[in-house]
Amino acid sequence: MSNIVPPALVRRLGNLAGFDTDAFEAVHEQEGGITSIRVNPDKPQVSPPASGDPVPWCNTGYYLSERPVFTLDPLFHAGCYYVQEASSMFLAHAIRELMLDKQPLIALDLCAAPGGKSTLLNTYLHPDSLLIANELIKSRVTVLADNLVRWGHPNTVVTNNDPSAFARIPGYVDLMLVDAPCSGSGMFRKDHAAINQWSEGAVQLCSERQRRILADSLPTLKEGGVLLYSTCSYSVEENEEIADWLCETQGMEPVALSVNKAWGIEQTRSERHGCPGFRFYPHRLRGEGFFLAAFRKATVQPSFDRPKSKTERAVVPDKLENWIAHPEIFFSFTVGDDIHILPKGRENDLLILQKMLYLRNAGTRVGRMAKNDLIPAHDLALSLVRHSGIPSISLDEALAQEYLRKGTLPPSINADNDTGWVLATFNGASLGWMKLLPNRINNYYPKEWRILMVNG
Ligand SMILES: C[S@@+](CC[C@H](N)C(=O)[O-])C[C@H]1O[C@@H](n2cnc3c(N)ncnc32)[C@H](O)[C@@H]1O
Repeated sequence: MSNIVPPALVRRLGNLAGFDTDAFEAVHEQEGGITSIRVNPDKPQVSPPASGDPVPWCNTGYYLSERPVFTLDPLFHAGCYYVQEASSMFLAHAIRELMLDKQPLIALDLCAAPGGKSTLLNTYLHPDSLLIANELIKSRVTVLADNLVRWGHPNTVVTNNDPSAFARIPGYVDLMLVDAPCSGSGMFRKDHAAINQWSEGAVQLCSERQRRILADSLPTLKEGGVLLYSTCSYSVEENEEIADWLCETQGMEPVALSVNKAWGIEQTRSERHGCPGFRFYPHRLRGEGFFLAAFRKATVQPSFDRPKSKTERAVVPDKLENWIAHPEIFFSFTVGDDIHILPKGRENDLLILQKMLYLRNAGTRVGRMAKNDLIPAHDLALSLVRHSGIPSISLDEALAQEYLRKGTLPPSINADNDTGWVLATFNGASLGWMKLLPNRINNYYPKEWRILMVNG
């Protein structure tokens, strides 16, 4: 019997198809975890993936042979990749299988922090989609917003609401991801604290909370819209039983996905409605425990009264044309003194979301005007909409780390004695702003982002 995995969990799983108690326990006894990253295809590419094995179900995912100190890698801070557990990258396969990448959607990631799946959605959804990344817990919204700023997509809104708030906008979203808080058994290999917190009672409580989250928020999914439900739990109560409950009480019908058998993913069927579910067991594949199932809303879903005519928002001011690559495809709005931009066509969506929800961030924060000049926001430095003609200074690794510590940069890197705003870059990726002065360089890396640790 394993000293690591709770016996009560193994007893419950022992009867499930594809489960192998000895192999499951053995894999939990092994030292050393799996490290995987998902690259941002819209930013300069990183060197490690070139040497890493690809994740079979996600074409931007790679296993690394060792775990580098990510904090010291400037490309990590530039949003060139996200460190993500490999099984959860299966979401990319689900998006493609269901052809959710073929047309612009309004997508809601309901339980989004720290942003692993939101950044994946940014990459895999149609580029004109609008992503609403929501997180209930206030202290976790900051990391979510920061990770999405690093990823750089302009068509994203970050909200901080209870799931029930989305019932105020019934029939609004085309796609909903509920990556639900769960008992966390799938993470036992990575998170030993989760083992001590696990109990059959906790599984029950999680299952009840999952139903509450879904019931409270599902009115916002339009008729025919897709729900992707996932957990990092092995428990049937949090997975297949939720699938049956969704069919019985929430008007959802199951949706099948085809997967390559060689990947080692166990396909299950829920007991009462035969809903297909995908179980990831660490003894069967290179990844942690994970579950995903897909559904479509099969019932009539009344919608709310949308604003009738397209609200005209301000065009992007001329002053910004040297800062934004295609100002003509955006509209601008202000939050306090800050100018933000969102793609044109999303004016009404912004209005709806501003009225109904608490917005933590919306679109790309470009900066604020001081007299006639823009003080550029850090968000713009990391954004994919930034103008390619903005001057930059390329830093070597040591200087890039110094920049990320918000340290002092030697005036000698300004060989041409230029003045004004420039990007600090590393291997072609933008890290943030510097302001060149005649004898000095001011480092504008946000102080709350600066790296403090030398080895961690
Ligand atoms: C599994 S994590 C999400 C991970 C995230 N999707 C990712 O891939 O990075 C679940 C999230 O649900 C949030 N949460 C906790 N209780 C919740 C509740 N009652 N309703 C909605 N979300 C909740 C947690 O704060 C946590 O951020």
